[in-house]
Amino acid sequence: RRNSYEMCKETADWLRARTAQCPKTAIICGSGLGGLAEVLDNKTYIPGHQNPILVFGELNGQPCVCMQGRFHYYEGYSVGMVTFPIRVLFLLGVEVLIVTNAAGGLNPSFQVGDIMFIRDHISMFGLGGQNPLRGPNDERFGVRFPCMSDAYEQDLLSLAMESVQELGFVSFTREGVYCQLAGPSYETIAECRVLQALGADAVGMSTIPEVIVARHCGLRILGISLITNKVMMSYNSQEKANHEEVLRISVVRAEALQKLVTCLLGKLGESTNPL
Ligand SMILES: O=P(O)(O)O[C@H]1O[C@H](CO)[C@@H](O)[C@H]1O
Ligand code: HPA
Repeated sequence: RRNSYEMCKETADWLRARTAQCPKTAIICGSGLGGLAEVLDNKTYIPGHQNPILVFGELNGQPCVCMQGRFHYYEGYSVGMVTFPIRVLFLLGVEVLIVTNAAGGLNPSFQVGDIMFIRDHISMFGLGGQNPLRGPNDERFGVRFPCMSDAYEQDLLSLAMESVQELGFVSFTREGVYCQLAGPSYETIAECRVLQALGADAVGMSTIPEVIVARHCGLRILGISLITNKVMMSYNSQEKANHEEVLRISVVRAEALQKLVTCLLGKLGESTNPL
């Protein structure tokens, strides 16, 4: 199994031999958000033999590691491979995971360019029986039946909201429920209507398997979706979902997101360092 303890440990040891940095925070950069890694100080780039690239460094004085890109299920990777980096990060000593993505807005009050903190998720995979923790449980990672109702940590969300206020980002910040479909095709209009009726505020093609595996091994999680488009809800709409537009909007908001994460890391440092 790709995300077995032995394979994850081997990769974590391999990484330890290449950097002396010991990050406590990891950031997964969603589509168009890889630039987040560029603002780190004292960077060490570690290209994988496949995508993604790991960038170790410091942000606001705090050691952290950014994953530029991620493995997607729609690319043909197994859920084991999609979640393998999370377990490696855990074995490296990471405690906080900031997971970002580009997502389509289902909530009619959302605007393109909004930042949505993920309050909860709906896993269409999970509901359909495809959970990344399926199979033998390895207690060295976590318990057989992990709780998910508290997957997105309230304390982290509060620190993030403080940062939003200080930065003056309130007008384009939201909270909501993220829903993941397999992709790579975007949703039909009827599918979007179903997802909205189910209580989802945003839809994408990533993140949830990573969050489940991260929660299983006890990481503290903050989820951030960037609303890059509004999904189609009407047959009269002329708009069409396209990835170029998703990337364009991500890049427009990348700087705000960098500032947000930088501010948050400072606060995390203050909250965990003894005075
Ligand atoms: O979730 P991330 O990887 O940020 O990207 C989102 O944007 C892509 C589709 O435009 C898909 O990969 C979807 O999941
Ligand atoms: N649907 C699914 N994934 C996405 C979207 C969307 O509208 N936008 C960005 N990622």
